[in-house]
Amino acid sequence: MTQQIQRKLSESKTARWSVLALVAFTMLCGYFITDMMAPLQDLLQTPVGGGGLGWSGDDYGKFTSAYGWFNVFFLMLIFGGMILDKMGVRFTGLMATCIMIVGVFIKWFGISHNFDGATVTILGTEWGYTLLVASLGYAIFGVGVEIAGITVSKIIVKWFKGKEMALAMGLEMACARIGTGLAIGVTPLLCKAFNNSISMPILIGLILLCIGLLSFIVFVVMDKRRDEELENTEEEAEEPFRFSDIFSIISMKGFWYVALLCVLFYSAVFPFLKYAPSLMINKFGIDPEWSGVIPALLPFGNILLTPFFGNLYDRKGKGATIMIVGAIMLVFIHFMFSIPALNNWVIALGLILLLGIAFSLVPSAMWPSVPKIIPENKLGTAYALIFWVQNWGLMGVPYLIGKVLDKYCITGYVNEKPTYDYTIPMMIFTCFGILALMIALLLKREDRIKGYGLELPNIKKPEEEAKIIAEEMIAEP
Ligand SMILES: NCCCC[C@H](N)C(=O)NCC(=O)O
Repeated sequence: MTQQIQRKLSESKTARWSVLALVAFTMLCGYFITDMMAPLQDLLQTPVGGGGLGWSGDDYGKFTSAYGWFNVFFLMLIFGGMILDKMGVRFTGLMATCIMIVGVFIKWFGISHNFDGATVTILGTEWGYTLLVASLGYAIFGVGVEIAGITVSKIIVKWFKGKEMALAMGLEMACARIGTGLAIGVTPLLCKAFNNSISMPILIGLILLCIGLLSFIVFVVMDKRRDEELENTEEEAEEPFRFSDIFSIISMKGFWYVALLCVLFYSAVFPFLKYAPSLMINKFGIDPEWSGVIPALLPFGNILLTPFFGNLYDRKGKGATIMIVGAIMLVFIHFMFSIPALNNWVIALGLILLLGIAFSLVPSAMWPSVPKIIPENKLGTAYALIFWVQNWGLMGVPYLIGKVLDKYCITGYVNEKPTYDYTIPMMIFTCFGILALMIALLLKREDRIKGYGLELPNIKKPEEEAKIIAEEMIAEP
């Protein structure tokens, strides 16, 4: 049996790290497109005559919240998780990447046409066709990128379980953050290079995503080979997914603590990033063209730190404590951002760097903790349910901030564009941080009660591994 295990492709270091690089690149492309409109908020709000689209803050909020529409209301993420557990990572990953491509194409089509300024009223709200079509495209894309996210988490568990799992998840997130960093930092420059075109960067994103699809196809070939090798070994045999699994997952307190921590923590980071360039312009007086540079340092900081903390968790444990420290930092950072007198760009720089640390701590410990709470055959569904809860925040919070900005925060107009005071939005983000901290403390308590092992290292010592193999051999006649 030991010989059989050694022959497995998953035992080859080169193979598993190559797999990680392939799927992480696909996610990089996805994250690039997810966040690329953030630094263009100012241009999107510029009147049509001035080269923009004439959107309001509310319009920008609506567009940004479209990301979660189908995931939340049509339960697409939950179906995605079920498809993942039934059909496997290869089919689901390919499906998700194709959905992303279709979504970006529709978004590009919407942004690059003005539909003669026509509008339509939906549920009492007026939508310009450009806004509506672009938002629909973004909503479809949101389904694809979220399903791709849970698929990649399951791929990492499949290839790295009992090995460098948290490090691998950290590295995958680091690649995703490169996508976010490029989106925030480079998109305004691309836009400028193409004569202030908003649609050109989207088209470039679309081409990048097609390369991401090719990368995923190479993974599919490797994964198929690995499964063929394993065909006659009993090691991977697992119970199939059953519909009742959903109920067993949602009846676990530990699951809810992770899901709530996820929605609260991420609601204070990703939606914040969508408004961060505008915060830099309005509070710290930074030139719009460079408004993405300081926020872009956040994801770039994550690139080194997320794998670092992931590796720490793998070797030393302390997962629940790491999440608590990250949540405390988040509260401090957003509270400092909300103080009007602190408006020097150096403070913005320092706080964003600190946020980079907080936003490395929590994800690097939270995602690898899920397999300690949920059995592997239910993991796809569990990640999907967590992402579903999280999507309420990713959808609702940008919408809320857009509304709050237009209703309570306008301080004047420059060139027909509103200027904003960001105190209230930053207080809202601080409240999410406080709630996240409370949930992180409850999760640590639950871990002590249930013994999930969140404070224990992920990497099993060779003696432990040998014990598991010996137990398997005894169990086998
Ligand atoms: N701006 C990208 C949003 C991705 C959300 C996704 N559900 C997620 O949480 N992924 C893990 C991560 O830390 O990026």
